[in-house]
Amino acid sequence: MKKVFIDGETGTTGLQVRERLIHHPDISVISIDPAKKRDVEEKRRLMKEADVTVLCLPDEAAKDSVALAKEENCRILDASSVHRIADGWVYGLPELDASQRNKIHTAQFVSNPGCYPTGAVLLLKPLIEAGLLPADGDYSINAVSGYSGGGNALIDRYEGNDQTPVYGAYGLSFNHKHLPEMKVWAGLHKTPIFVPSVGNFRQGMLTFLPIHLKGETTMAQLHAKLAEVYAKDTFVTVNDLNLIIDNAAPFLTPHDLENTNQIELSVLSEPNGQSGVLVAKLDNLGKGASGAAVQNLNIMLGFAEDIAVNLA
Ligand SMILES: NC(=O)C1=CN([C@@H]2O[C@H](COP(=O)(O)OP(=O)(O)OC[C@H]3O[C@@H](n4cnc5c(N)ncnc54)[C@H](OP(=O)(O)O)[C@@H]3O)[C@@H](O)[C@H]2O)C=CC1
Ligand SMILES: CC(=O)N[C@@H](CCC(=O)OP(=O)(O)O)C(=O)O
Repeated sequence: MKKVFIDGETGTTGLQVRERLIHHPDISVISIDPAKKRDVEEKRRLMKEADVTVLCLPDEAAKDSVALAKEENCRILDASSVHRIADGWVYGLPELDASQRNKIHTAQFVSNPGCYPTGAVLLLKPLIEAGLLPADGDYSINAVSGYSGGGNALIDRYEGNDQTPVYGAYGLSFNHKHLPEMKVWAGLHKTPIFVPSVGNFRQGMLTFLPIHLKGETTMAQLHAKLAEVYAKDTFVTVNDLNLIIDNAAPFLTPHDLENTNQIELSVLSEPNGQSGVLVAKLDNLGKGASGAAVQNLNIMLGFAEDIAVNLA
């Protein structure tokens, strides 16, 4: 039995990692006394006891815990956004390419991807690598997230008595913390324009990438490449070209994947075949956070990657 310590177990991401791991046959969670959750020496003791510590903390607190882990030579899976392009860290997106799972398995420090980059990178990277989309292109990414993406603070606003928008765009000073991660891991030369938004629903996410092709390339070719690349990935579904699978079709909603570790990719083509939109749908707390974290833990610890990744 392997042991996992979740630093930040009472937060949105931490709670969902814990709820998943309760059903894991080969991992037991070692918990910190809630009264000592900020006690450095208690954290140190648990980190030393654990095979892997998962950080589900705000960025500044994650930095402190990583400093502690370095002192004790412990393994870390960090769900914060601090280390996603940092030297010495492996990016915890197993589907990134054929070598990524092995890198995650052997790494001391793994960084769990951000929810928005998960969709954008899985859509863009293989198409750029195949030469079907230009690495130096001008990309725009629009996305909508459930309010749980903002952690306990935003959940409290939406579920409390505050006035909250049914829909609100943000990131409008173009410095969202996910931009560097999207640029690096998708292989873009230029920073994309990214307009995230939040809606009055708890979980779910859609990420849209408008595409204008040049030359001979068609949307059908983009679709065929994505279907080929992710054919063997358990958690990535590529819908048929122009197909919207949704309980609310013809609307495309952020829903249906809640509490799962699945991501659904769609290629929607205009009749001319040369323009359209790429779409990723996922649960921001599932494949966008806690599901992905459990998938990474499984890979780090040598278990089948699909154990306990969905909420029971
Ligand atoms: N929500 C999401 O969809 C996603 C979040 N993430 C990342 O996961 C991390 C956690 O986010 P999220 O779960 O949303 O945030 P929450 O605010 O919901 O949870 C953070 C938790 O950390 C606790 N905490 C704060 N400081 C410390 C500390 N020094 N030691 C121990 N515990 C501490 C908080 O306790 P208290 O409430 O008492 O302050 C709280 O329970 C963030 O870095 C975020 O970027 C990643 C992917 C998606
Ligand atoms: C709705 C909302 O506020 N979302 C968060 C992203 C949440 C997430 O998954 O990103 P991290 O892992 O980087 O925290 C935001 O835009 O900052």
